[in-house]
Amino acid sequence: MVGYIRILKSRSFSSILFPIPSIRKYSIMSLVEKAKKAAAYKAVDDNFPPNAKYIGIGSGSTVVYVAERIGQLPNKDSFICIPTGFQSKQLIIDNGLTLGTIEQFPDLDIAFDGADEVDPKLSLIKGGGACLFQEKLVAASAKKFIVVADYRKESNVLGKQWTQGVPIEIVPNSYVKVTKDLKQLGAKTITLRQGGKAKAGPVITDNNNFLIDADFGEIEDPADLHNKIKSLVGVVETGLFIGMASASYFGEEAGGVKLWTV
Ligand SMILES: O=C(CO)[C@H](O)[C@H](O)COP(=O)(O)O
Repeated sequence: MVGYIRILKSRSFSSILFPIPSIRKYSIMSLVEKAKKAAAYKAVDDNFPPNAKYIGIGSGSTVVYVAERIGQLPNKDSFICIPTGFQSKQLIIDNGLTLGTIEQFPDLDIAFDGADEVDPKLSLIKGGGACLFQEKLVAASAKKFIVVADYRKESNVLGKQWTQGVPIEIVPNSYVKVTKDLKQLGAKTITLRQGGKAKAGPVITDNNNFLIDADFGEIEDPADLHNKIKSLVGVVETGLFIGMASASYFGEEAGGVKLWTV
């Protein structure tokens, strides 16, 4: 949306139009950003276990505020944070937190992560940032898994809001076969995710794999779809997270934070 500022020149009363392309965009963005921050701060304040030793830190733009809040804790030297990928590792370091690996610490007290879409049973679509495998490994290793998101992620049925498709991490040389198999499973569109301007060719995950986005429309039975995709040769993991989250915090457009639990 392009806006214009009209400058009136007093002498001639003629006017000049200057484009202000981003005013509207900035105001929308700051609402979303505020929502992300509110959700993340409340999720940490409500759930961070006082004597926690091992914390999973997810990936994406909302988790930035989770790491920021955890980095403000006075006892931040008394626990270890386990990342879900490269960006997550940097967040841990940048916030002065102690970094560990999932191989060293496979039993986590709690994990926080974002999501691309959340339904009322707290089934999730994740992987918009291409980190789904390590995200699922960390979430599955945690006693409690908490989601942080903004209002755009709330959904009554998965596939309704996140229309670019279910992210699926695959072994690179299997992409032709997996593409054919996903068609058989009923995918409407199947896209090998590309690096865009930043890279000619496909996105390479933190695990050196490819990513497919497969659009199945509205997903009535996410667990069934996950099981079917997961059983295909070449599939490492799907971005469908079923029965893993215990709470989801949504920063709302009007301010405030909404909580869904199961
Ligand atoms: O799954 C993810 C990355 O693979 C992210 O958690 C998900 O994409 C949400 O990101 P954001 O908080 O930026 O909306």
